[in-house]
Amino acid sequence: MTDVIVAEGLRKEFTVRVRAGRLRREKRRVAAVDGVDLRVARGEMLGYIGPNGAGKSTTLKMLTGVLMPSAGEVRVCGLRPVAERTRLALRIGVVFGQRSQLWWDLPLRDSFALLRHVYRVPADAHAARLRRCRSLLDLDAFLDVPVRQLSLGQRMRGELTAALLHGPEVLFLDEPTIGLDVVSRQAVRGFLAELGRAGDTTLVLTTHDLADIERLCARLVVVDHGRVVHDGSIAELHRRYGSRRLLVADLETAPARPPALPGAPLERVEADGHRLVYALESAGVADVVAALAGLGALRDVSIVEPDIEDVVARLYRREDQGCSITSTAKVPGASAS
Ligand SMILES: Nc1ncnc2c1ncn2[C@@H]1O[C@H](COP(=O)(O)OP(=O)(O)OP(=O)(O)O)[C@@H](O)[C@H]1O
Repeated sequence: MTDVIVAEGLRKEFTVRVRAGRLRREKRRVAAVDGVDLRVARGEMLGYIGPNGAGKSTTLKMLTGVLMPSAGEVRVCGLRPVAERTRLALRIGVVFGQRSQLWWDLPLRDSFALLRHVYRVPADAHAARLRRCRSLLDLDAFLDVPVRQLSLGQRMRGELTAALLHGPEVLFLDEPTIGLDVVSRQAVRGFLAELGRAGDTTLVLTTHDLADIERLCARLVVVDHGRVVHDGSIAELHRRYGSRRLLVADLETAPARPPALPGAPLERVEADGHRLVYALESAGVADVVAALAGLGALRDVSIVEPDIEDVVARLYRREDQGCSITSTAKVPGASAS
């Protein structure tokens, strides 16, 4: 498979003013992105996550040619994003929540027609893509409404359509579901999942909503302080950070003392001792259930899969506490200039 995105040692520094004494402020260079290596294969769906200020948007801006890297190499579709920005624009689609590519005073339908001319898309290809978006994103009810009158969810569905009408190879999405109501969020997620299944569009998505990632992305890159701290599947993330499945057993009679089970440490006891929660480390479900059945009647047994929110929160905390070999020092009192 060819890589449509290749970044090596990607770095972006900004000048910020930091307090140096009671009244004095001095300029200092800080790295918002600090040596990111990234390869994304054609058709991949990549989730790019990290805490606030981790460098996600800055990275996306360098990949899309909005910002010039301070150092490192980057190619998207084989092109240098800043130097070949116009050519790149024909091959990528970009949805940045805070910026719009729609004409504010025009109905959505007219923006789509204008974009066909901007990108010089053949009429039949444009019509086919628009038809697909209209049906998958349920656009028809508001196609004739001026963009400024659309709700956030409606506008986001319009933005997605606008980003796809020229048939981009790579779609960059910065927080595509932020602030959307349940219906719009589902429409956007369903649409992106469909796009992923079709397999011809590479998708890079930043989000704080981990349900987006679970639903859409086979691969997850976690960044913090401008560096990649995890690159792999969600299952690998759980393995690496010690997430455990839990076995929850409800018993007719509370045992005097919950049994210690090899390979399944007791996590907690609930419901006045009637509910025992064990972490499944090396023990199998059958062994634990067999051991608990020996205690008396088992009313119910359930398995709780590890929660990605928990593991990511733990990962961010570790980075904050400087546990990771990759975390960098923050500049105290820094403010952007
Ligand atoms: N133009 C700028 N000038 C100075 N500093 C900047 C500039 N743009 C971003 N930064 C800083 O770079 C760091 C990374 O910012 P970035 O917006 O990439 O983070 P992010 O991961 O997208 O955060 P969020 O999740 O809050 O959107 C932050 O500390 C931010 O303050």
